[in-house]
Amino acid sequence: MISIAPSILAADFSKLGELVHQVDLGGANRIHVDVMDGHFVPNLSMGPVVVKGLRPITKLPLEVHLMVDNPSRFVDSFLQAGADTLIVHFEVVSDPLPLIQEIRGRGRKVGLAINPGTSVDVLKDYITDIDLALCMTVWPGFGGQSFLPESPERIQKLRELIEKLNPRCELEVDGGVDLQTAPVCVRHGADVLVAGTAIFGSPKGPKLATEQLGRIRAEELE
Ligand SMILES: O=C(CO)[C@H](O)[C@H](O)COP(=O)(O)O
Ligand SMILES: [Fe+2]
Repeated sequence: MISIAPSILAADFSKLGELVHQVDLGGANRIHVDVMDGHFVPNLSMGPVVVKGLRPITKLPLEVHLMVDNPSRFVDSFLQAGADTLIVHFEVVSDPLPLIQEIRGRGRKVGLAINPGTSVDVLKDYITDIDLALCMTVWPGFGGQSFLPESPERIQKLRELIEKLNPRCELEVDGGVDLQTAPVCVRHGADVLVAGTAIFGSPKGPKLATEQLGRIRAEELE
């Protein structure tokens, strides 16, 4: 089963509630919230107040992609705000296990993300302890970038690792996912597709754009 995770980074924030409602109507499975600190990535985005604001207006799970240098500082505030999943970058944690245990101990899901320059193999020791592995398909920091050509091979390698060690772990892809690249991701083993620009920047509107990504996933599974 493939999941669609619209990234609100590309949304018009003056209409955020209505746009989240639209993607829900279009069949979105979760909402992806990109958190950037201006250190780990050269951009600033949103914090726990956005999660807190969204929590009462949607039943969709809220997953927080933490692109920050020191994720442990923010675990409590995002969980209190109502996040269902926290995704932490492997590059910033010397030992991910305490953080994984803390998040899981509080009844939420945890993901580990890797940048395009990080070997997929680094996740080997942690796959059994996480709910989600996020393969970045662009360099993190900005929406609207092009899908990196080395991504399919990396996705496939990660899928092999997951099948071997923990088939219940989800394989998410993030960055440059659209109607052209989504089928490639699914064919190589992705089961969660994050899409920002392709959904919120679509001239067809976010509901139809989400539906279209959903149809692609169905075709890929036939
Ligand atoms: O983590 C991210 C950027 O660092 C975003 O989730 C990602 O870029 C989604 O945006 P788009 O679909 O526009 O590429
Ligand atoms: Fe993201």
